[in-house]
Amino acid sequence: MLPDVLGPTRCRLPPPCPTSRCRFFRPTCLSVRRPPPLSHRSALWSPIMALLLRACARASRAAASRQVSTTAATPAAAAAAAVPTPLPTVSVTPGGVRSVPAGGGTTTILPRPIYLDTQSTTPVDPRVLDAMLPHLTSQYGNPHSRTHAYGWESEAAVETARAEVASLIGADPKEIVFTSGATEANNMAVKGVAAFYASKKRHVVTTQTEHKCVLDSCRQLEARGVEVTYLPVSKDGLVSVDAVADALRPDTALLSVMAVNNEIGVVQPLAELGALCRSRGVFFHTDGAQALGKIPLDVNALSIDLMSLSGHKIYGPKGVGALYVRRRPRVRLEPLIHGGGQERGLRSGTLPPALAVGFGAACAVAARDMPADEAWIAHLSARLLHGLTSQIEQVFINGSTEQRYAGNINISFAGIEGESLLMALKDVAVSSGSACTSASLEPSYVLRALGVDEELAHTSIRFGLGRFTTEAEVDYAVALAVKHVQRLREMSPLWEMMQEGIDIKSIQWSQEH
Ligand SMILES: Cc1ncc(COP(=O)(O)O)c(C=O)c1O
Ligand code: FES
Repeated sequence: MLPDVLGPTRCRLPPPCPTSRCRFFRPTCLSVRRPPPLSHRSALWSPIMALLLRACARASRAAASRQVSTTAATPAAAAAAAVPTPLPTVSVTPGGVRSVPAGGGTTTILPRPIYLDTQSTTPVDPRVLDAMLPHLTSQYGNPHSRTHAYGWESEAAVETARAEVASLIGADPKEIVFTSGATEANNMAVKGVAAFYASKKRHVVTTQTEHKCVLDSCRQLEARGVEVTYLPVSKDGLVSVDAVADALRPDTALLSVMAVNNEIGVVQPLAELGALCRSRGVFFHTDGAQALGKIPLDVNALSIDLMSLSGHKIYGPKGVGALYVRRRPRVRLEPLIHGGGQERGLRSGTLPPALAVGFGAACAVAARDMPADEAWIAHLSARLLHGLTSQIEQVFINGSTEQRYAGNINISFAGIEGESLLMALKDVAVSSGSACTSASLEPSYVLRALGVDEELAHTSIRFGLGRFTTEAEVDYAVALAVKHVQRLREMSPLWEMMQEGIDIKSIQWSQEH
């Protein structure tokens, strides 16, 4: 049984309460005395939205039928029929989505594990949702319509959002191209730059631990005759600046190195790489999806020429992102999508104002909250690490312990079986170091590039902490991991052999036929 760890959670938003849609009831917040209405409290959670919408539809059908019957009934019957049917109270806890019937009692409808997977995506911040709502309701103009006020107001909102995104990375708003996310931005940067400069430069450098969308874009370039160097990383997951310097050639068009790694959280030496590229006349692209709003980023201080960004990794909506493209010295690229010539011809298609506004608001919130977020996440990260390492022996942190973002903790547990561990931790939503391909669990290519043992890669778990993660959630995850790692080790012959000092790698396993 999962505890109701949300409980009297400390609110993580700065005073005064900026929204009526917050589920984090804090003592100082007006929402405590005036709990937000049902629909508001649930607005962030799509499964509950579905439940609510169904409940609303039922309620309005019932109301409609009551209205019909009141016209034909006696005044007393009409008065009785006018009493609204009490709705259940729906609330979200990390333990599950609960519906409390109006008559009392508690029913868990959908069990939901505790969410510690913030690298995969983040919940939309209530302040972001507030900013988006008008653009999903009354302000529905096409931002590219030049002939009426509906278009102008949408365009103004999109331009404000563009400025908010630009401001978070020290860029000019004209250097921001909205995309559908970081995948599109990465494709656009890698393929677009290589295509534009193809007549003079036919070489690209990247690392083996990039996101799949960069690696697959590079594979596409190879199919078109561009040469790509995939640099290895060291045991701590960092690329060597000297190795990059050796790999750059006079015909290198682009270096693409991720800012914060999505699997292990290591931060690459961006300033050194940027300075190196600038001195060698090579464009420097970084995938900043996991870095934006988490670590300070200034495109000028870091000499970044192109940077991919994503909305849903920073408490904004899914389906929106951006590519930063430097104007001075100018970076040219071939567009991926052709059409109406929006986004200065680099990305045709009608912009989604609600998504762009949400992304902009998420950047504005991040700019204000970054110091508070950083302190909170560092505190949770230390609590999680201490909880695990003080109670379980033989746990290994994957990636550099110094050059890292604290909210991404990738840990391997020795002497147990990866699949059993994942099954045991099913009450906590985490990501594992194994990707499910076909019937077998393949260890992650990122951990393999670090030289992590196959067994350890299989038992690696990524704990993702964020703005809304609570201490109680961390404590619950630690307690669960401690309990199950100990239980699995007690049953593991591998662990027994390790305790006896046998080198597991030296064993010749025989196969029965
Ligand atoms: C480092 C990195 N790059 C790119 C992406 C893709 O981002 P999006 O979902 O916005 O396309 C992700 C998300 O998983 C990521 O972590
Ligand atoms: S409780 Fe109101 S903003 Fe968090």
